[in-house]
Order: sequence, then C-alpha cells, then structure tokens
Amino acid sequence: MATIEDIMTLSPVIPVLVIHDPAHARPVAEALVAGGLRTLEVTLRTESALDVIAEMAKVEGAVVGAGTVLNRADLDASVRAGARFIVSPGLTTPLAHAARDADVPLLPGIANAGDIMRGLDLGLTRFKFFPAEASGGIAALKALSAPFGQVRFCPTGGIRQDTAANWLALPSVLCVGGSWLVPSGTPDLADITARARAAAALAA
Ligand SMILES: O=C(O)C(=O)C[C@H](O)[C@H](O)COP(=O)(O)O
Repeated sequence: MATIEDIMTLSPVIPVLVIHDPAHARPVAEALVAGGLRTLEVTLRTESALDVIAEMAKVEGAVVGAGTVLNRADLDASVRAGARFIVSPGLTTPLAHAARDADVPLLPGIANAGDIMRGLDLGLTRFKFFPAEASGGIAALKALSAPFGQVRFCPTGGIRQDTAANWLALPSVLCVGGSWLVPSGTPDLADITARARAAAALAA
C-alpha cells in the first residue's frame, strides 16, 4: 500500500476531475497519463463518479483516487470502486478513522491551524490546503507552515498552470491540485495531454 506521501510525490500536479459520462473516463485518464500525470483525483460530484473511478483504474500507469469524500460511506464505496487514495475538502474524525480502518491513504482538507492540530492528533501530517487561493493564498500557507515544520501540503482551489510554480516553490508544498487540466464539456484529448505535459514539467 502506497503512503499519501508516495501519492503526493508521483507528479507535481494532481488533476481534479469532474467527469459526468463514464465513456469519457478511460480516454481522459489515458490522455493525462500520456502527458505525464499519473495521479488522478475523481470527485464524487457526479452520479457516475464511482463508475468513472472503476474505468480509470483500468488505465495502465494511472493511480486513481476519489475526491469530495465526505464520510465513511463515500470512502468505502470509493475503495470498492478501485480508489487507491482519498481526498476530502475538510477533516473530520470519523473520516480519518474510516481511512485508517480501510488502510487507504487520506489527504484531508485543512484551512487553519486548528484543523492541522486536529490532524496531527489523528496521526496525519499531509494535508490538502483548501480552498488555497480563497484562504489567503501563498502568504497564508507560508504563515501556516511556520509552526508545523513536519507538515506538508497539496494546495488546491483556484490554482492554474501559470500560478502553480509559485506554490510548488514553497518548501512545505509537495504537489498542487487543480481542475484546469480537464475543462468541462466534451473532452479535447490532445488539449488535455498538452495541459498535462505542461503541468508535469513543473518541478515540485
Ligand atoms: O471537490 C472537492 O473535493 C474539492 O475539495 C474541491 C476541488 O478540489 C476544487 O474545486 C478544485 O479547485 P479548482 O482547481 O479551483 O477548480
């Protein structure tokens, strides 16, 4: 079983995916992997998300996780569908316990020092900083990182190709997440691969 650190360091950018049509799942995952992004977060925001996870998990080289996981039921369903890691917008004790029980890596969202301290009490040191730009951006994460030397982050929310490098330059940042890799609508696979290639070229 990979650790959440392994997942976060596979590539500098984790695409956050909102896919409605399961028929798009495999081609989109293949296009991202072809561009060099292997870690894929499928949000549970669509009715077909679990089917999308199952389809994407078949793509060679893809490491598929579930995002927008809110509780134990979401987590268990995601793992059954083939998710190898779990991302949540926030941190709850029941979700942390569910991840521990399922032995699945968890990347929970945090936005303040209290969230981080609760995470540390639960044995967690790797967090999604969400919503990154709206929570104060780079200045906020720098300030938040200072008291927690052992903690590392995946900022997500409002980050794009042209701002990702600034985030990745922070010593406390292992990777960033973002939805800019796959715009909504019918997927343009060549464009997705080009976006992935540009993102993969950003060094963490
Ligand atoms: O769905 C979830 O679980 C979330 O926590 C939200 C997503 O990570 C952000 O919506 C991505 O942000 P954008 O890249 O600005 O679109």
